[in-house]
Amino acid sequence: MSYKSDIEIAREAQKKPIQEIGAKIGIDSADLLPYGHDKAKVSQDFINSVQGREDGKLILVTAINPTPAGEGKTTTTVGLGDGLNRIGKNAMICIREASLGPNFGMKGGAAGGGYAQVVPMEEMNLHFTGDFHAITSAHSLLSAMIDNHIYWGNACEIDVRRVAWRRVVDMNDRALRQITASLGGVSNGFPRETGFDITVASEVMAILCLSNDLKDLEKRLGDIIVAYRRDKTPVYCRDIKAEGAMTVLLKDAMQPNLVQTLENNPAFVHGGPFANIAHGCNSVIATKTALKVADYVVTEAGFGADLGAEKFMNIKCRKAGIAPSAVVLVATVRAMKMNGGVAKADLGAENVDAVQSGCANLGRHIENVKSFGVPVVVAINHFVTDTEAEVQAVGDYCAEHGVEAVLSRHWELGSEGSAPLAEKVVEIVEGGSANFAPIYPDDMPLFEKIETVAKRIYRADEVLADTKIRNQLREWEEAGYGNLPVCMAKTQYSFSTDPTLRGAPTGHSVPVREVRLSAGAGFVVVVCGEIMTMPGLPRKPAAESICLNDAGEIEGLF
Ligand SMILES: Nc1ncnc2c1ncn2[C@@H]1O[C@H](COP(=O)(O)OP(=O)(O)O)[C@@H](O)[C@H]1O
Ligand SMILES: O=COP(=O)(O)O
Ligand SMILES: [Mg+2]
Repeated sequence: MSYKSDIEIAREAQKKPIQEIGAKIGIDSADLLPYGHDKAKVSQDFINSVQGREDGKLILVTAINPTPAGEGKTTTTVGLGDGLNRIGKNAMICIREASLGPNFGMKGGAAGGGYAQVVPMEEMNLHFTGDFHAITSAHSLLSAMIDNHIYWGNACEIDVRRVAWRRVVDMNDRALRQITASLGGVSNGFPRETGFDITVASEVMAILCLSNDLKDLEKRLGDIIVAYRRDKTPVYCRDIKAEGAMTVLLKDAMQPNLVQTLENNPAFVHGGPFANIAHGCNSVIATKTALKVADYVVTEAGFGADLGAEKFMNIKCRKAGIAPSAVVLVATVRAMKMNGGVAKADLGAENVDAVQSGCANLGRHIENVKSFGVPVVVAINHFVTDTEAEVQAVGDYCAEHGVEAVLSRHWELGSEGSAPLAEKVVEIVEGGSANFAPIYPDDMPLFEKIETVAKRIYRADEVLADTKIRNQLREWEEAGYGNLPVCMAKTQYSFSTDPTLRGAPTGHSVPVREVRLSAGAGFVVVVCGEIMTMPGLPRKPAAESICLNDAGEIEGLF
């Protein structure tokens, strides 16, 4: 049987005017800033007007350690949102915006898939409402102003060897990871080493995703540490006088984007940090607003629960004062096989034994999610290539480990396929057993926080960090940043820092390569193993297959 591509299905969508979608969640058209007929930004006036309301229930969608293609968190988030509406609940979803990097690289888009998508998929996976371009511009303005400040006399006495602020671009470009800027002589300034990260790893992205409003955003931008002096005292963004102009560039980007699912249910799509190199969650302002206008809000956090869910709990929920009532842990037969040692090329062949051994990865994620005090249900995201025996193996594993598993066929059938999952989620949420707590307190020393995540979530034996890194953490504690959470950056393919170590590895160590203080966002980034904050393109980039056909339609986006 042949199946339509995501883009074909998205093109056939019977979209409703965005004003009708807004009306479903009580947003008057006067509070929507339209970007065409099918996208709009939500006004701050509306957001302020709903602050006094009771919150709905929050459901997080996470996953096991994925294959390179991803296991369907976003697809399941959309499917579950549609399923909840199908069974009569007032539900909406909050997901992240897509980065051009994976779109033109390997992973593809971030609008879901099959009959569980948000639309307009093509625009969302390309320029959408311009938020990523605004974030890139604001970041770049600060980069330019730092070197310009140095060029014109360096009144802040920046130690040119200690400029912490890098540059960003929303593309996978390994050639920019480490560069020398300001070459070419006197008129070009003072040469120094720097480099580019991908926009989703920018602290500006994190700040936008963690800010409550424009005032909060501007304050956080001003708090960014851009460099250090020779005496190692910090130079802030506000010392360079950049935060006002950066806020102007981000004025519209700060407002959440409203779109719709294929079944015309509302979706906020806002912010887009990756979960392997950043905190991996959509914006707080979108999630908190959704909780004011819907009884059930389904949101996602990137990659596996060792990354996105951990940071959703320890960073986003802690900072935003929100708490999930349930977690949906997405498992797929193909990812269970990969975690059971099957090579990517062989994932199509039935292999029940590999599924069974790969379920050790699922089991560990289940235990980890429960350690936050939140009930979990496993959603088996059904692929049409799955065999009954393989699906049964996942279900049996869950039953043996005391967790419910629901087969969900939303990719193939839309909300008809996810209704059973929706029913189960409502039962769990209304059961009221959630008692959320982060796994470490604010006042725990920074290195102990890193060890807590590494040992409790990754099941590592130890964290390896040289004296320079330990001293840097202590200096930040002495400077008043000891209460910040940690934002772990590591491979998404393994609990460990070795991407080839699948399943449920033990006896491994977590080597910390670098630590970065995001004083504006309010967390410490801990770069582990070989992870790069500027990904590279694969041997055959998706871009090679993306083009316009004779009818002027985009082909190759997926
Ligand atoms: N059940 C499914 N059957 C077939 N393809 C799927 C299914 N679920 C997701 N996909 C596809 O897999 C890719 C990753 O899905 P996505 O929801 O983006 O995963 P994640 O958010 O976990 O990275 C997308 O191309 C999507 O269309
Ligand atoms: O940050 C990664 O997000 P996905 O897992 O949705 O690709
Ligand atoms: Mg996703």
